[in-house]
Amino acid sequence: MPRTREHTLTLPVTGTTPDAVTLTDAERDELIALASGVLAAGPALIDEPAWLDTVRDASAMLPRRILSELRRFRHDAGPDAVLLLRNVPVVASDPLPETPSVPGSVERVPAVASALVTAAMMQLGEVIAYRSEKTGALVQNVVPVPGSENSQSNAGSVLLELHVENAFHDNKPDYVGLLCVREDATGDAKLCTSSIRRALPLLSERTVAVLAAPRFLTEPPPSFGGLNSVTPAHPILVGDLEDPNILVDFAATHPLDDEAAAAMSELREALMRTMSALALRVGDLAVVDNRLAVHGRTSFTPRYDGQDRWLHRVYAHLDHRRSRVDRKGGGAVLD
Ligand SMILES: O=C(O)CCC(=O)C(=O)O
Ligand SMILES: [Fe+2]
Repeated sequence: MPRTREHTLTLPVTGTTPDAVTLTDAERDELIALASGVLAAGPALIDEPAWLDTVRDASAMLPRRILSELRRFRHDAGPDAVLLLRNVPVVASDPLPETPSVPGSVERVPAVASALVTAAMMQLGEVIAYRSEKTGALVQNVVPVPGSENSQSNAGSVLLELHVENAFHDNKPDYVGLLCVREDATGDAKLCTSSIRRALPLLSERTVAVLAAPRFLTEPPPSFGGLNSVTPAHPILVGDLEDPNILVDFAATHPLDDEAAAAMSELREALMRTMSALALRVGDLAVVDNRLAVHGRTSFTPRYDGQDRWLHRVYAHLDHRRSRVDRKGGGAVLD
């Protein structure tokens, strides 16, 4: 199915920021000690099964305040459906390496930042990845890639449309964690998030009814390397219409009729009016509830000089049994 939408508009920026929890210096020290323990005790590579076992044990020892914030967020993601932890250490004392710029970039060798983002996500659920996306690596790099500027994926630098992560997949992640290890020096690149909880009151009753009907199809994103499996027709608003989940990717979801198209436009408008836009700083860990919120990114201009914006991305889901059918061999990687 052709991607017809023009991604030339910039998203309007409202400037609001979801509630943030800023780590204290003492909590940072605790986290560095915890990460150092993982690096000392764990295997040499992140994608060895023993690494998740090591991080799981360590994650139970996160600072108490962080544990309770994560637990509270898991219980109810709140009106913004985003948890922002700030001041997370991303290195101990070593300098940060240059920002990678190769396609499909992932973290293979454990480091402070990859250990901590994984530990935090493990307190929300089970950490997972997708075999067709970035070779199934558990910790993925979100970096701009030369030649992919116009791609509607994490490798691009044009406006990245609001989306539910891997919306096409039966077992999409319940949470997406994005830890900033190097910020965009220009400040132009902003993580945008909008929750259906904020947007719903702006929608007409008729639009809600249309969005709740199976009048939409969703394609896999380009990061899945061209995998060609469009969803069956599905609704965009799922569950109790007083407080529904949202399932849409404005670059990959296609309405099946004109009324459905109009409802999707109204929804995008409402999501943009209630959107938060955040220029992630080093040590910001944004966790998005992928059932209630969509996310995207404003456009920016990479330099490809080793100093570009760099995030680590880790997915988690709540129910490992539910996805067992997609996890051949029982590992963390879904087909
Ligand atoms: O670059 C960003 O801020 C978000 C990119 C994104 O959507 C993702 O990595 O899933
Ligand atoms: Fe995304």
